Amino acid sequence: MSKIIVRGGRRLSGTVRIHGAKNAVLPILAASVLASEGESVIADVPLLDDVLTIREVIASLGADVQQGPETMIIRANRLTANEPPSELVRKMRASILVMGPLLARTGQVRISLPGGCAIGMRAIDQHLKGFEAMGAEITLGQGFIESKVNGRLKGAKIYLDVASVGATENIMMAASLAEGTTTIENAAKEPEIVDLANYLNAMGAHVRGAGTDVIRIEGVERLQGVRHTVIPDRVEAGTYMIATAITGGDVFIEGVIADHLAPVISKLQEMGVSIVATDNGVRVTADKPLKSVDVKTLPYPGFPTDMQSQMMSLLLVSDGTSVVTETIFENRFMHVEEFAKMNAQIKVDGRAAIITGGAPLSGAKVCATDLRAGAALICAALVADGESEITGTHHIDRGYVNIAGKLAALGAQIERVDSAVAPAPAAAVAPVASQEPAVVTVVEAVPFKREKEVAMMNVQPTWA
Ligand SMILES: CC(=O)N[C@H]1[C@@H](OP(=O)(O)OP(=O)(O)OC[C@H]2O[C@@H](n3ccc(=O)[nH]c3=O)[C@H](O)[C@@H]2O)O[C@H](CO)[C@@H](O)[C@@H]1O
Ligand SMILES: C=C(OP(=O)(O)O)C(=O)O
Repeated sequence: MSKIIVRGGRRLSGTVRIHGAKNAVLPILAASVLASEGESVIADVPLLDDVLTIREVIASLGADVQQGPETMIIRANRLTANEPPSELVRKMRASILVMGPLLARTGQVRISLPGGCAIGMRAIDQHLKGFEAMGAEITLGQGFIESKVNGRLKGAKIYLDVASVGATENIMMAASLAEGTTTIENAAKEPEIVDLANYLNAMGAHVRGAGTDVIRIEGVERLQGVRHTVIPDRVEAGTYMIATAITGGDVFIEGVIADHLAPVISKLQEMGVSIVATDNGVRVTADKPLKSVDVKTLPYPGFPTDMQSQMMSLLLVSDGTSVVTETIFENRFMHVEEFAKMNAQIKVDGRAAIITGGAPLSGAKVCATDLRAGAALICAALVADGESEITGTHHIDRGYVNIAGKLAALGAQIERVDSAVAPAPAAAVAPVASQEPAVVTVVEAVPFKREKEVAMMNVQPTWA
């Protein structure tokens, strides 16, 4: 079992470079299978576990995928399958994003229900509603979905009941190869949607309005591979902002687009953190006591749910009482119980958590119950008295490249201890031919542990 060990009390300083965004690269790699000509060269690819999983998913469909340092090259000219292996699909939520591209490209798809962090029910009804409106027939089986369409998908007007990021992306990708015009109303507006639209448009698609709540897609007959650089990861950047603020540090966060983090930056400034944006990043300095603030998660441009738990860690060390309201996912307070082991004073009432700041945190053995919970526990451990041990690192590896190494470079006392794993199978993906030594990443040979997460996904929302 791997764990991250942190000794609290060190102030962070220096510069940290932000990787490409997980939530942008996953739909972009899924969209790469839409290209029936040429090759896609995707740059600034963070080599995270989720990215390696989607790489295997698209390779399983017959695409040729080569991987270099922070680059993936995909040739999807000939797809040979439309049923990605369920053991890959069930590893993460984002694997459902190949459904739209496959349906549009091959007219048929069979896919398992996706997995991912147990932060809520995470329905996919809006994805399916969109495909149905475009003429696809959908059959739900025991744990899988089958869908087919006679000929091409047809453009349609689709109103999303919730501004779902994944549904917007899936429908946008499918509509790019559909016959006629598709309109998505109440579309999600996240920067990752805009990045996907830019990639699709470079491939030859006609997507207009991405970043607003109405997106229009005029379908085209074919798309071709192109070069695209992924936007920086706003959640990774936000996490380092919190880590800096919680330690009273002074760190330059390089590569982040400050506009993408406007709500997080506003809240940190309200708390008394100094944030100065420059052309290529933001400087975060925290040199005075922090004030408590209330935070409510909302779709973009509201405060991101993916920053809620990290923000909560900062509120633990602020003066006064704060209320954090989670409106996106009904089970995203699992970190509260873990924070409590560190002496945090938090009460949960439905979808609100009431935090009494200022109680000194003490080091403890805690478990990352999901990806961002893991990051939040690391942040809290950076200021806790004594040593903390954070297990559940497989969650953290889904979204952060070398978080322990990056924090250690900023002065934190942190190390990762990896237990020996069984020899991994040979890489299913060829290394890219380049001057640089190619990185051949092998598929992780760690047992697949999802029983607990699946069970938790079936719980009823507490605030439905
Ligand atoms: C890979 C990726 O990009 N993941 C992000 C994406 O997840 P994801 O795309 O899964 O999130 P959605 O925006 O779809 O989900 C938001 C809410 O809508 C609900 N819903 C969604 C789809 C649907 O068909 N029906 C439905 O009811 C979900 O249960 C959830 O309560 O956006 C989330 C919200 O910003 C982020 O936390 C995730 O990090
Ligand atoms: C919830 C997240 O990701 P996913 O949708 O991939 O589970 C996240 O990035 O915090």
